[in-house]
Amino acid sequence: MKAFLILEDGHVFTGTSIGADREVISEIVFNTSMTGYLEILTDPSYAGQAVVMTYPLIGNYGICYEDMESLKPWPDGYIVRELSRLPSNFRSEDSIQHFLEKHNIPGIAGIDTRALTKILREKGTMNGMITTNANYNIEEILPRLKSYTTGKVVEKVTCADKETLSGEGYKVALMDFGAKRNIARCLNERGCEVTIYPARTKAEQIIADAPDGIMLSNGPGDPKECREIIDEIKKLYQSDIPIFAICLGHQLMALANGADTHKMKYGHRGANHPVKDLDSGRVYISSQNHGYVVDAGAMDPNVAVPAFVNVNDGTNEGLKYIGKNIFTVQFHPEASPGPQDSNTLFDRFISMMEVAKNA
Ligand SMILES: NC(=O)CC[C@H](N)C(=O)O
Repeated sequence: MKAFLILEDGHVFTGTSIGADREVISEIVFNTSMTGYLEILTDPSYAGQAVVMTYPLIGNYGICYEDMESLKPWPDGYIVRELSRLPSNFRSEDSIQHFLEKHNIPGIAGIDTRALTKILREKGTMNGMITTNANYNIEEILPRLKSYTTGKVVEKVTCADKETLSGEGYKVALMDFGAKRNIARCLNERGCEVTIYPARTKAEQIIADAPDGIMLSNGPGDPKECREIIDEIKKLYQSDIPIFAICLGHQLMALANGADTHKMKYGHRGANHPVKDLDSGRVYISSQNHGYVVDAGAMDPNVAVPAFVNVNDGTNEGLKYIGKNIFTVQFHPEASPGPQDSNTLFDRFISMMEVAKNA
């Protein structure tokens, strides 16, 4: 069956329908990772977006449930050059076509994803529609595309109830704004007892549970939509409990401390983004997925200073807070998918908890 991808600027791509046969409007973003399509599909930070994979063949090693980064896939739509017809992998339990159908996610294949990505890169991220209706009325659709916003998506992806993964080491409170599983896994592997809290949990409750450290997770949407969460983070900041934050968590901690964030032209989504650690001068190749960024220049240097910078475009990739046991990063040290260069940041967090405990 034919499918159409209609962009906000009037471009139309014609391809084949994949996944569910359903019309969807979403924000179209591209990811340049060459592997890890399942981790990307199940990363809750993609809620409210449709993902274009720039790698031309997707699905060839099938679906291995163990590799999922959350309970289900989150993108509104999926856009690929070619979907593998015959996955081949001894671990594979499903095909991507069936997986998308099962989770009611529509998509389009057989389009020139390179041309599409060039448009998004030059004009910036845009909204679009995926439809199988050949009689679409572009005049009627374009205003609908222009008015689409992802809205308050954190509440859709956060867990319903608190959950604890046992461990003999430090007690970590993980705020779930749409956390990738590997964050909890990285802490648990280092012996931590990880308690995952729903995003709406009050700071008083977290502090009363007396964790040794607090982890603020990644998550979808515009950080400025998370006003109530930012208010709670202000109280966590005051608590003196060591805090490590990733991606959305990093943006929210910055907003809680008077910084500003803005939407990037086309974001960073891929598995080979170089980030420089300003203390050591070392460059890590990092996994990334974000459309917003902290304006570090506008941050009061008495409150926080840049700790990491993106080597490609100079944007902020991390902050360390002055006089506080707090550091935050825009990239993904938990990887999944992507290189594990910066995995050692979890060890840094463990050391921070150790120092704070023995102080
Ligand atoms: N992965 C994330 O946490 C993304 C943060 C935020 N939603 C952004 O797009 O910038």
